[in-house]
Amino acid sequence: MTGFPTGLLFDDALAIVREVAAQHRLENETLALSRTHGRVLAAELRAPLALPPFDNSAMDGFAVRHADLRDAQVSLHLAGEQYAGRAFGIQVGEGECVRITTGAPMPAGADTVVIKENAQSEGDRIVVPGETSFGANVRKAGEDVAVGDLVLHAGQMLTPPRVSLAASLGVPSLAVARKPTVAVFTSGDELVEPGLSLAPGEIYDSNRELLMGLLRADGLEPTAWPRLPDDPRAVEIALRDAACAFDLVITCGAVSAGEKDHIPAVLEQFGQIHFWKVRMKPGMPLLFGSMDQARVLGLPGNPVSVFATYLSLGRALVDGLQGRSEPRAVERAQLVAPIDKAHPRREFMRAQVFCDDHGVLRADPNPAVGSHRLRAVADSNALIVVPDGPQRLAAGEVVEVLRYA
Ligand SMILES: Nc1nc2c(c(=O)[nH]1)N[C@H]1C(S)=C(S)[C@@H](COP(=O)(O)OP(=O)(O)OC[C@H]3O[C@@H](n4cnc5c(N)ncnc54)[C@H](O)[C@@H]3O)O[C@H]1N2
Ligand code: MOO
Repeated sequence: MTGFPTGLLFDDALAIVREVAAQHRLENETLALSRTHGRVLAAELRAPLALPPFDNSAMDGFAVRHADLRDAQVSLHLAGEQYAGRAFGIQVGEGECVRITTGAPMPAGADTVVIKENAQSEGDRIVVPGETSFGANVRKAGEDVAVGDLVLHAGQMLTPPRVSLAASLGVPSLAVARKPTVAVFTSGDELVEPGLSLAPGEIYDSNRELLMGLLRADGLEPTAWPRLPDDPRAVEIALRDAACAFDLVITCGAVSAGEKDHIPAVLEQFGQIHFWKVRMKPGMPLLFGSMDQARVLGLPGNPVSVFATYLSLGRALVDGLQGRSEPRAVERAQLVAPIDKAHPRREFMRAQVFCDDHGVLRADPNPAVGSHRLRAVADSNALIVVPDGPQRLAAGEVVEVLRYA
């Protein structure tokens, strides 16, 4: 098998994933706001109106003319009431005030609000303190957003505040990238569904739950396919079937050098390999290609390899297919203990990340070695990204961390 890059540096693999994803960016769809949460925005949004749309009161109280507040105590005639809702068109004249509630439009003539707690009612007169600053408790039209402001950018993830901002501008729907449909395969004759009994040599399938959970946490609705047996014909039929119906096919296992590792050959014969094998640990045998209408990500079978390759590269593929240009947050933490790495591959090392008493983010590496040791992932909350090349990192050095819990 030749004709494709192999043994790549992690960054080169990431660049290929991003490039292929960009070439297969999914089409847009316009959705009602309530369905856009967690989606990637496909077109910028400019404000069709100002926020606030009109001058309004920030507090419950009385709208007054600041020019009337000449003495320590001022008695004003109560000319009307303006509650939050339609503007009544009240005019506040000299020596007058209007009862007002939070969010109510400022009546014409008034420029300042005296809060209710500082005013006294005396029949149809209201006594207010003169020491109120001009414009107090008034929220000015456009102070948050001006008409025409660029408020949301294409490629941004729609967080609840962003969807809410669109709602506050009266926008009922947004163009977003379609979410990739994903088929998830586990493979191996040794695998058994939890709940069934194990014969000697068999183990329970843990990767399916791992992958389904990771994908769901990223807002996708993956489909779990029946487990693949270690049979090349069955692998071929299932992958070709999925590849013509899904945007993304994710497999785990059967991508390294064993006699039963059929996925690379099937991908090469019926599709195209973009790369195979990345200089990373765990996850070295990672396979990436295309088949029919699908991108195919062949994750190595060891559970920690599945986890690290999905978080570091699989997620970049999912983001890229949706045109997400907003980078995910990069976090850094100080090492609690030294790391001595002799091999040249980039390593993703399990760790507990916490904020210490001085507000410093710290990472305590988990000593577990081996990509079969899933428990150490469950006990940890982050992966430390140990850079390419042999590394001797002292305690206190700053490393990049990928937090997942
Ligand atoms: N001669 C070589 N042997 C191996 C190499 C290599 O380069 N040359 N690479 C090693 C590395 S690194 C990894 S990682 C694994 C990856 O192998 P595969 O992707 O072919 O995966 P399998 O052999 O099918 O499985 C590996 C391991 O993971 C267990 N597994 C698989 N699927 C599941 C699942 N759904 N749930 C739980 N556990 C699963 C499987 O039983 C194996 O123990 O290869 C090394 N070998
Ligand atoms: O690189 Mo493999 O993914 O460690 O066990």
